[in-house]
Amino acid sequence: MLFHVRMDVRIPHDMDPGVRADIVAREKVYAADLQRAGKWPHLWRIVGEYSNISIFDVDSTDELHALISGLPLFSFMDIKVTPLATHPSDINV
Ligand SMILES: O=C(O)C[C@H]1C=CC(=O)O1
Repeated sequence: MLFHVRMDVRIPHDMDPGVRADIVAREKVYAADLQRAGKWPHLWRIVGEYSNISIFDVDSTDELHALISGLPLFSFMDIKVTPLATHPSDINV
């Protein structure tokens, strides 16, 4: 099951720089692990924003929720999930 996920990062400006660096470093490792596992096949930066557009490939909505809520930055992001279905005009399907 494919999901389009938009994440807008909203880290408080007054967060301790060391704490921020630690969370961002852990986020990077977490994201890399999920990409290697094939669960997060696309990760794109939105130009000019501290936001990303991602595609997740998971077995269930429960799995997606578990993966997203496990993000170290989860508490500091606004996240919008859009489920994707096959388009009838897609010649690749
Ligand atoms: O920077 C972001 O877009 C937020 C998040 C997503 C992957 C990652 O490493 O950080």
